[in-house]
Amino acid sequence: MTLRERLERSRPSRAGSREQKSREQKTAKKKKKGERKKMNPDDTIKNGPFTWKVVTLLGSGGFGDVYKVYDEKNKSKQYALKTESEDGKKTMLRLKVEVRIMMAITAARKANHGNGNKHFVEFVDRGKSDDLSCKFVVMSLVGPSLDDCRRKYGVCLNDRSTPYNIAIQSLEDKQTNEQIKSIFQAVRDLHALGYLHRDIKPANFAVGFGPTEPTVFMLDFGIGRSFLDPTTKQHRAPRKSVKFLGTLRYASRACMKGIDQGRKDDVECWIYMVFDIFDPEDGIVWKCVSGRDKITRVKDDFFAGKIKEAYKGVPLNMKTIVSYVESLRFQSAPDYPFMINFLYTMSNNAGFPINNINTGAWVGNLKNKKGSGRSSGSRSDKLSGSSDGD
Ligand SMILES: Nc1ncnc2c1ncn2[C@@H]1O[C@H](COP(=O)(O)OP(=O)(O)OP(=O)(O)O)[C@@H](O)[C@H]1O
Repeated sequence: MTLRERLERSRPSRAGSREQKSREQKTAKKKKKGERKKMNPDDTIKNGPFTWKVVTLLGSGGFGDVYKVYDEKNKSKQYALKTESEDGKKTMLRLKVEVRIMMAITAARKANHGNGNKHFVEFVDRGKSDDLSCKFVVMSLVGPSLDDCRRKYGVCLNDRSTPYNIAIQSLEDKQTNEQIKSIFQAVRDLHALGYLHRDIKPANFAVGFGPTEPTVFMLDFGIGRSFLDPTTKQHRAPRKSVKFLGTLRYASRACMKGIDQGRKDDVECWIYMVFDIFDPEDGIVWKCVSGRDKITRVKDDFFAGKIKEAYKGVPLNMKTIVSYVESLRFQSAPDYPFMINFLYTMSNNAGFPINNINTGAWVGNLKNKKGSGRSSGSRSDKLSGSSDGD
């Protein structure tokens, strides 16, 4: 049954009654408040050659929902369908930006004969649903986010070589094939395509699904931005001031201060994420601090080396990477190989040599998952700001 049919069926037969009116008023009020229509299992969205059928809701973000779906022609392959409500002009930009970046990734993959860029999901379809008043994008399905792995499935991500493995995969992989000159992955891949992510955090990285479980995938390009001038293809000049957007806990100090971001800011957020993975208790000491200014001050202190507690569960050698990132400027191109090799050495020295980065150290843990499933819910790190409309 299509969503339209379902909605038609659920329409009451005796219109005009008082109850009907009050119900309509309530619905209108809810709609005004931004409540969006959701799909149920077996609802479908037709789009060109595809008929996307909902299996379940995977999760909800501030601007839309993500469903597990399959195309009716091939039930064996499942995908993720992400919606974005059409209420509100600015929110619409997020899916548009996301699709633009996915297209850039698809083009880069094609140019590289399908190689590289393995830390990104594949773009499959895009469209619009009038019934749901939303736009949507369909992409390959991945497993739970690193955040969900920890909190819903009870997977210990700070065990032995696992934090090093995640740190490396989320930044860049070691080049393993001489013939592929440029294997760019995750943060570095995205930068190589000319884009910043601007919302690096454990909720925006996920482990793969099924055979790709050992791979870390970067998700959600909704607030990404090109750092290249569209005409000259040179690095853009910094804008004078920028509205906050991102997640308070993981945002870079420049972002917190309304300063335009460069590649160094994604790497700064990546540092916060890595500290959080190494030590979920104390790695990010501003977890209990509220207010943008206060959090910014603690982050400043962290980079000034004044926060010793941050290294309780994080190897002290991370200070080298923190100092290196601190030395970067707005237009700097981060030295990813330096950071990667440093992480490999750190892992080795800690007694957890990584012989094969493609074997996620967490694999198997997910199979003994504690959580009952994946659904929407409040998240302590969900403190996103609004889009700055670029
Ligand atoms: N390709 C995908 N495969 C499987 N799950 C996905 C996929 N993309 C997103 N998800 C999951 O869907 C949920 C919602 O993701 P989404 O990016 O819309 O919102 P969010 O990041 O939680 O919120 P916001 O974008 O408002 O910060 C998350 O649990 C995310 O892990």
